[in-house]
Amino acid sequence: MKQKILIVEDLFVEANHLRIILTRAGYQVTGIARTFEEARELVRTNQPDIALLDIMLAGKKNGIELAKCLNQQHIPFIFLSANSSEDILREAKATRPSGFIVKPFREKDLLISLEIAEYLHQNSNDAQLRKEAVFLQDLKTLAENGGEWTAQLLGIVKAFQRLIPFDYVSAGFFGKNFLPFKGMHFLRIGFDEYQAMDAEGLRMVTNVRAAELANMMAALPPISQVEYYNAEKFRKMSAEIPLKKLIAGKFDMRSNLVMPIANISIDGKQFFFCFYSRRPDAFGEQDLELCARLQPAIESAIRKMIRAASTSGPDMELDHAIEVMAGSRSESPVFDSMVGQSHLMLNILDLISQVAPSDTSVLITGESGTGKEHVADTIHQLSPRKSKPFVKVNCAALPINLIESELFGHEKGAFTGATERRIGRFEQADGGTIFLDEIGDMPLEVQVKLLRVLQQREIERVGGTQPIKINIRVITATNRNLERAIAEGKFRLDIYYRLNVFPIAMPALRERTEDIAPLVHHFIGYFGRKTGKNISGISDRALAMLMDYGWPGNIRELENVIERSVLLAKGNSIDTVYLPAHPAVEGIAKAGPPVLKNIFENERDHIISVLKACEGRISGENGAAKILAIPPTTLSSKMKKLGIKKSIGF
Ligand SMILES: Nc1ncnc2c1ncn2[C@@H]1O[C@H](COP(=O)(O)OP(=O)(O)OP(=O)(O)O)[C@@H](O)[C@H]1O
Repeated sequence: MKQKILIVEDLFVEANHLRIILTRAGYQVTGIARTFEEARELVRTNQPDIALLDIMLAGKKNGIELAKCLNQQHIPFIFLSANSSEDILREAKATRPSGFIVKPFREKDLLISLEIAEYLHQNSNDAQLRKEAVFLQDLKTLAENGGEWTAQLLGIVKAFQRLIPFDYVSAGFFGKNFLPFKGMHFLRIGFDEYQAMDAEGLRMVTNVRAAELANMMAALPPISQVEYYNAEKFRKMSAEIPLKKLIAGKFDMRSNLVMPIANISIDGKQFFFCFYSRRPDAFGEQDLELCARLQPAIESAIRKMIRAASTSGPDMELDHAIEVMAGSRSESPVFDSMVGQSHLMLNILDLISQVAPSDTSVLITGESGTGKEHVADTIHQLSPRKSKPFVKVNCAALPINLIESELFGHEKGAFTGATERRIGRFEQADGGTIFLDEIGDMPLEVQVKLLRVLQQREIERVGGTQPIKINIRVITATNRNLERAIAEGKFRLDIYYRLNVFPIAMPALRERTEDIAPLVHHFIGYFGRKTGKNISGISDRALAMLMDYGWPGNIRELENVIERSVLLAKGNSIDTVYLPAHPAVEGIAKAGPPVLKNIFENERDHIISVLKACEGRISGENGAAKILAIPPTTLSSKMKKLGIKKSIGF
């Protein structure tokens, strides 16, 4: 049965055009609203399944205001918009629409967007319900097990992490005389690791006087309802509340969600959770609803916790004001191979742990070498499919004439040369996960077949006559801008939406420089073991050079640099690092776009840097040819071809 659609559009001609398209496609148009108020009324009376929303409406309130109401009622919506300012678009995006169509649009795109919105809505609802069920179960277990106050608070905080994206949280009663139920602050320092601070700990870390901090605590305004503050709103709010200003400044926080727990207070001070994030737009309307839904369960769990802590003795003080409270990372040993604790990386780990248990398709985007394949592999390892195959296909590397047979297989005699039946990659991945790397390079003809796999989970071998059912999870990756490829007609919008159910955008290494040092140590350990060299560390000077570099090739480039440096290290520490002799050495502007080199420039830079490291020696034990793993004669001819003269002085 086709869905009921509400059109919210103030221009009659456009609204009517939409109505005609939708009715022709078999949808039921339940009404056309020109203003926020009319739309609210039609939502109430007609209960549409989905709404098409123009951002600009007649009257005072716009489509973004309406989107917030629709979110409260779990009605999915698609924005229709002509050119809007960046601020408006950012605001619209924060309401998490199920689609976004820019006017003028093609009829085909509108219909696909509607179909996908329905699919996404169903999928995200299911995923959210699963996460909430896990949270409620965790809460119940915590409350039943009882125990020491700080440990119980940490338990709740950790359970929250799956639902609310935060980097810092204050939890409990704040003010004087709340022992044993004192408020605590938890700074996230690892995937499942928190630095716990009581008031004294926070005072030490922030370096303020005790009296000053006490005044800040006392000046916290009373809070009666759940509220969130993103970006500018957060900046303004925290400028007026000294404690928030202190936390924002010290820990670089940019948004905040405050959740008071109703009916739990001591001396008029309410119990609350105050979540902070380093992302400026981390919180939204959906968090308000989530908090409202969870309130009763949290209230009941905290009552039990208070009761348990009151009977478990007065010794509620932390041994230390600051304590690192590690979670059981063993829950996810697979994450051990994911090095990096920056908030950007922790966010990626959260996304991985959220999506891994389901069969949801994932699209991983990011520059080359940022770890897309590593993430895909980790998702598979953490999924119930982990004992089944993980099949990787690089769509860019497959010859165009073989790609179909490679992916879908072929029957004997399907074409000249097909002497045997061949099982394709999709079938090989049956029961497991297929990882389609460089999906943006998949030819359009093959994309049509992929759509069938995504829609019906079935394939047909080349030359075959019977569809074959397969049970696979699809993870894709690209370092291309797929939106641009769609606009150029090179990538299908319907496939994009199906693959993009759960997007993961990998940050470039230059955006998370705090991860460079841990990665360096990780790779030193790895290559030290591999080469049998006993390298224990890296000099400050060499590390500073690595921190200063722009890393256009991201983690892969760093890995290569460390491999080379380990090989060439003279003692048991790395004192010299061999960075490309390209302008990159002088420093790609850290936040700027990477300098893209062609393959010959890359090869030339690489050879020059190895020659430099070998002080110009080509052959022999310490020569460049040995390190490059090619014969000295090949190296000499490559040098000639690439114009590398020994006279340039190594
Ligand atoms: N978080 C991490 N911790 C440790 N090693 C990592 C991490 N991320 C990536 N790597 C390593 O960096 C290298 C490059 O990663 P990967 O191949 O996953 O990147 P990619 O984005 O898929 O690259 P491309 O776009 O070129 O295919 C790999 O050797 C991988 O093991």
